Amino acid sequence: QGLVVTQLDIQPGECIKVKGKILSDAKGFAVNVGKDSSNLMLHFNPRFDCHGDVNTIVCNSKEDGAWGEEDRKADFPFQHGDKIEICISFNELEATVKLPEVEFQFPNRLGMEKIEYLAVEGDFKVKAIKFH
Ligand SMILES: C=CCO[C@@H]1O[C@H](CO)[C@@H](O[C@@H]2O[C@H](CO)[C@H](O)[C@H](OCc3cn(Cc4cccc(/C=C/CN=C(N)N)c4)nn3)[C@H]2O)[C@H](O)[C@H]1NC(C)=O
Repeated sequence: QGLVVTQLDIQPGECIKVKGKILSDAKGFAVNVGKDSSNLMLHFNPRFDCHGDVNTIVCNSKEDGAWGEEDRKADFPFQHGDKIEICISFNELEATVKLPEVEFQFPNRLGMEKIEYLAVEGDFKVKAIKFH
């Protein structure tokens, strides 16, 4: 089990910065934000090599424990061993994941009005978390 933060109260326009290092033999990692582990606004899941996906970011939502429709992104701006900072923000329409060179959007399917939950899982070592 990776890092889990609950009782957050992140409002639209605010951002969660997760800084850390991708393991050198990473198969995949995930950053989840939402209400709790069963209700996710965004499951942001870069896959180096897992579930049959190679170098693919899979995004999804989860409502009452049920996964939604997957959204596979075209870009894969990650490499094994990278030190990265991911900045997650949202509004009533969509969640945004900002990286230095590129950003990804994912629809706010559940219409969440705040983020209370953050979890980082898999082959990623969290160094710091900042809330702006
Ligand atoms: C083609 C067959 C049917 O279609 C597949 O059906 C699978 C099951 O539904 C989906 O997969 C599921 O997709 C979900 C999103 O939609 C979640 O990602 C879920 O994972 C949840 C989960 C998270 N976590 C923690 C975690 C997260 C990241 C890395 C690790 C560990 C790293 C391992 N490191 C090693 N070993 N060194 C651990 N555990 N489970 C995944 O199982 C596939 O996408 C889907 N593929 C396609 C093309 O459609």
